[in-house]
Amino acid sequence: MISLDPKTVLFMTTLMSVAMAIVMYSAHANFGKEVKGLDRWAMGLLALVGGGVTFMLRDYLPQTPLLLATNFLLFAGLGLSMIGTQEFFGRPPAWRVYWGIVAAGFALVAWFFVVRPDFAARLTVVSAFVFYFYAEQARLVWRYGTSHFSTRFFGTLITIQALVVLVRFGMALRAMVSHIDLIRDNTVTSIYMGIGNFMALMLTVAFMTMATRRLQTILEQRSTHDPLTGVLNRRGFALFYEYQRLQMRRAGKPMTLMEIDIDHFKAVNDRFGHMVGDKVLAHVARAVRETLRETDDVARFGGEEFIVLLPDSDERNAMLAAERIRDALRRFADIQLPMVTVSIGIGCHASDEESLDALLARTDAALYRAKQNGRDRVELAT
Ligand SMILES: Nc1nc2c(ncn2[C@@H]2O[C@H](COP(=O)(O)OP(=O)(O)OP(=O)(O)O)[C@@H](O)[C@H]2O)c(=O)[nH]1
Repeated sequence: MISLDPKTVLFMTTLMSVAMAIVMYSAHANFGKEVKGLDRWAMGLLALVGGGVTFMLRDYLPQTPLLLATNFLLFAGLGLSMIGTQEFFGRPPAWRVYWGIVAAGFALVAWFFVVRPDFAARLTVVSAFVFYFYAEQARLVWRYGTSHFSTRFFGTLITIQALVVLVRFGMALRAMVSHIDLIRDNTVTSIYMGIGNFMALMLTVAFMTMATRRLQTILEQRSTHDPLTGVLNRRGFALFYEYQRLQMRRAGKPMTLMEIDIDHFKAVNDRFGHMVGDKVLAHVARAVRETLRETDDVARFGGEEFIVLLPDSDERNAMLAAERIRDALRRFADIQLPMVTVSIGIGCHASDEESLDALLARTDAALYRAKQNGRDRVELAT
């Protein structure tokens, strides 16, 4: 039978928490801009480490100030992880609630320690506020989290932790009301602290897993999308095209390309500057995307030209879509931005054998004709 000394367990989990805090800080330094909340979690963990240290020192130094410090650091640390999770999910951090709980929790604990010593009352206060910190995070995960394993893992752990604390709160409250003397065994408290610290450590690992997953999604998105307009880039388009080509071929359905070029865009840049030019590009991309069907997609390979892929569409459908785009640009006119028109070339895959490059070349020729014939118009590839 393995016998674990609670003090050693507490000591080890405290040490591991320091290591985890370093991991979190370095993750924050590397991708803190993309994934929020990691720095709060790291700070929170360090506060819990501080709490573990003050708790361990209580046998050697004056107890009261050390236990008060332990409770303060516990509130501060767990509260910071709540703030971190709020930031992670893009919610406004509840600093007022945070400071309210830290101050009120500390004041009540101090009262039941110094003025009217009552262990059960102290435990009630601590578990009530700690429960709030965990429950709020559980709410956020289930409400705003994705359905990925990492989110579910974190969500499940934090929910279990919230329930454990709730049970402890219930027991402490009962003891407080009926004046039952709870066992104030140092070993029991140490075990509880050890398990609590271990859970905090596990939650940190789970939060890191969630953060890594978030980063992976962001990087994937970046490698396939154009940062200025948010539409697909060349790589993203190639993947989308390959997938749709297979689907349409199997189903024997047509597929059409549209090449959209903003008219006299150089003049927009020259007159209003590059910044306004960029905004016009983003505006046109948005207008095009909003006009299309769910199954269509837009890409920007660079410059002021967009490529649209319309699966399950022939030239006639594409023609209608192109007119809708021209119309949308007139209707969505943004008063902050100069009005622009577009020229559009349309090309439908002539046969199963035709390559993307060949289709692009034909569509490009159609676009060139649209420009030659006066711009702000649509031409079909021959
Ligand atoms: N603001 C901005 N301008 C860009 C970007 N990429 C390309 N451009 C500009 O787009 C302009 C394209 O000009 P041209 O190819 O001469 O075509 P145009 O002025 O639109 O004229 P037509 O296409 O013939 O109607 C150039 O001035 C490029 O500098 C970009 O990312 N941002």
